[in-house]
Amino acid sequence: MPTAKIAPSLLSGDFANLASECKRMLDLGADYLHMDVMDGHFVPNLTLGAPIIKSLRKHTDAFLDCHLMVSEPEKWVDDFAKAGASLFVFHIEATKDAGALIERVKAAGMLVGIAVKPGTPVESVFPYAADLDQVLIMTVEPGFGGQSFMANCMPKVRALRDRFPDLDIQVDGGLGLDTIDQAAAAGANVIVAGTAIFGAADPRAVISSLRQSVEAGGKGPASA
Ligand SMILES: O=C(CO)[C@H](O)[C@H](O)COP(=O)(O)O
Repeated sequence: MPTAKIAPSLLSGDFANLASECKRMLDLGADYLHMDVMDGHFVPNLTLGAPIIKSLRKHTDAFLDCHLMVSEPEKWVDDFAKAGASLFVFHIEATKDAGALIERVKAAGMLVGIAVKPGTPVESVFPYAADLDQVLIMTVEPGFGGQSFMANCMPKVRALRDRFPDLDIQVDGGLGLDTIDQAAAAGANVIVAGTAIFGAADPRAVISSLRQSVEAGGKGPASA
């Protein structure tokens, strides 16, 4: 089982103070900074693009986990690479040639991942998984923070973990102290959380509890 990585979603942070929000999350124990890139077309929301990643990169050496919820992700590979993105995660539903896109992202010098929406079968990523650094199983419909965790996505995580024991498997949407054990027990090890971390009175304790649950394989209650 790969190591636990906790990735606060900056979507729930203060966009007017993004650099200090990123620093705050790292100081509180975050491993990755999860950047939600939305184009108002693939999803019904508009957030940030490569220029903001580029600005942020001047303020941090952190691992920038960029989740592109965009149509035609091919268009943005070079911009995100130049901006300093660490990991470029595109949606399988948004591309006609995932194999070619994986190669382009790697050639541009970034790690690469594929995301799947709740309604997309996990088998769609099996042919590519050996070439990927991460698979993201969405546990809400992409587009907005603060939605409810979809437990019916957990069999997808389990199927992926059974087949690819060393893969980084990320879950995103509705993760928090009440839902982490289900995701961890299914085999997820990279946990994105926005509302649960940014909205907590003690975000350090939440990050720590999420990590403990992953390390325990979801056995035992998470508490903060
Ligand atoms: O990708 C996302 C939405 O598309 C967000 O990263 C995700 O929803 C995290 O927010 P929360 O933890 O509040 O559910």
